[in-house]
Amino acid sequence: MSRERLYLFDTTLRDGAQTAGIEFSLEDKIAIARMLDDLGVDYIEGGYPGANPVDTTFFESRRTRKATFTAFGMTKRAGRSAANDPGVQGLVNSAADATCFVAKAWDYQVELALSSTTGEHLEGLADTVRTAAAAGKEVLIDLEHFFDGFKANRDYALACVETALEAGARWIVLCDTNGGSMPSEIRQIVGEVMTVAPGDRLGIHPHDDTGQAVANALAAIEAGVRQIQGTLNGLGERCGNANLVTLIPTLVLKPYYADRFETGVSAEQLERLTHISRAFDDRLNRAPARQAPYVGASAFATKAGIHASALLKDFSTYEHVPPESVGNERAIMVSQQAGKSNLLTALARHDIRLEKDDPRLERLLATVKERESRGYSYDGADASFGVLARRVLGTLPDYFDVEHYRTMVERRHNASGEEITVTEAVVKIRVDGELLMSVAEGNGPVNALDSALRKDLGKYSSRIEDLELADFKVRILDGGTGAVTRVLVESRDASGERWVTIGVSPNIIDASFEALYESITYKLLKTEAAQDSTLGANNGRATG
Ligand SMILES: CC(=O)SCCNC(=O)CCNC(=O)[C@H](O)C(C)(C)COP(=O)(O)OP(=O)(O)OC[C@H]1O[C@@H](n2cnc3c(N)ncnc32)[C@H](O)[C@@H]1OP(=O)(O)O
Ligand SMILES: CC(=O)C(=O)O
Repeated sequence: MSRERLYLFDTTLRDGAQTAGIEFSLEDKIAIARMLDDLGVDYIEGGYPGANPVDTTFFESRRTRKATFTAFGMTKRAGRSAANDPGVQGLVNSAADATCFVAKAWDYQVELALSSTTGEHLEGLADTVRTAAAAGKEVLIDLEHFFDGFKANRDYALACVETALEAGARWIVLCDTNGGSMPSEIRQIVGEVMTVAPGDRLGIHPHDDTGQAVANALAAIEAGVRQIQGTLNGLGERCGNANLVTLIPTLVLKPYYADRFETGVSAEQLERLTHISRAFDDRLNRAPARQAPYVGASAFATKAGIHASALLKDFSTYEHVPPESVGNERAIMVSQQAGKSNLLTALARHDIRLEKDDPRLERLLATVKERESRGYSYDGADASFGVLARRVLGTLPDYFDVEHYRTMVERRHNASGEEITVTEAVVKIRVDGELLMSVAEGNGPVNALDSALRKDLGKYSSRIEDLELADFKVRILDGGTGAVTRVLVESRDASGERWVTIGVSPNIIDASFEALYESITYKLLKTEAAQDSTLGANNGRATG
């Protein structure tokens, strides 16, 4: 069966830039356009030339290698021709291959927001499309508020579609601007639009205000549209746009769509999806959503013991697609819900191999469950699990002992009379019988402790030189006077590996110290493995 082409249009750099709290720099835009090009989307809407200096500079040269480089803007303003409208000319004279103009498909909005008439707006739409097409641009029209407009005044909404088509627009994009439409409405209204325009000239731009932007995009495809607009990780105004990171694997991997349609994303490109989604979040300086479909850290994570047991016999028992198809990984977690199957898989991740009937496994499982009942949580702190497992199995090298530590926070006035806070930490450790004392200042007690702990690790110092703290999270469990603090520390090193360790205590400094201590211990285990060529060889000797 020959498949129809579906076109993917990314608007991360335009609608995504309208997300509260997001501000892209020029460097961000260049890097994100590269990611999207690598992913294989067909169109990259880079912003609005003329609206701000970043977007104007971005459109001074072509920023995509393969994707159609698209500029966004509004149709000409009333009272002037498109040829004399600086906004329209800003797009036409930019380095974009295509221009996407927004016009209003709801009569009420034309009258209210533009103080204009539907006749005048249709004329402006046609003039804008013709002007950009005559300048050699591929032209798209975003019909804002299309679905609400269709419900209010069907004839005017359809007239917008017909006018754009006749003027030479390549694509007419039906926008669910307020994001309130239901999939059944999208399917029905697209069906009616198909009486005046073919599906291969129609696109959909759904917003996620009812959490159904992806469902609405799929409903529109099923009804006939052949261009889908969305963003990386669902960024976008208010609740966001259709999430392309969810839509793309659905279109490529699910037989209903894969049998009928092809996209520009190959199987190899799909395998980079998880990396692209997380690299994008890194650039936005935010933690990736663990439960994101397909690409989240929990998307293929199994916590329940009985699930893990079946999963190890056949992965399809608890996975709807193979994690590697989207570049993600299977994770079998260790927790209070775990059984021995989870534990064996988690141990294998640390190159520790035990038989299922090894009595040490029972002891480790009991230790994990007992610690989780006190507030530890190993499913997000795999490095601490590796350290704990070796400790319980008796194979953790005795790198260093902490004899004593102290932190001090002092608020005082400096010589100029300004209020300042000074933080200091002292750590005494013993390495091979030798007592080492370090003192460090920091911008807070945890930072000072971290610096002091790492300042002098004796013969191990060179092995932790590239260790860095990447993130630090504190959670108070059970509020009230008996509260317990859980600290998660994320560390990284020059190899690019990141690992998470945990500390739990009624005292936040103690909990932080434990997590820092385990991070260093994990790093020493890691470097030992590298020195011994494999951690497995090391464990084999130790646990054998
Ligand atoms: C649904 C969407 O997401 S559409 C995308 C919206 N995105 C953005 O607006 C982001 C970038 N926008 C901007 O930076 C600014 O709005 C600019 C630079 C483009 C324009 O700024 P300003 O000139 O100050 O206009 P302002 O932001 O107040 O927008 C209102 C103007 O746009 C006009 N307008 C709005 N939509 C349209 C349209 N589809 N066609 C023609 N004119 C329009 C209004 O009539 C009004 O014109 P007026 O200033 O002559 O009265
Ligand atoms: C154009 C656009 O972003 C919208 O209507 O939602």
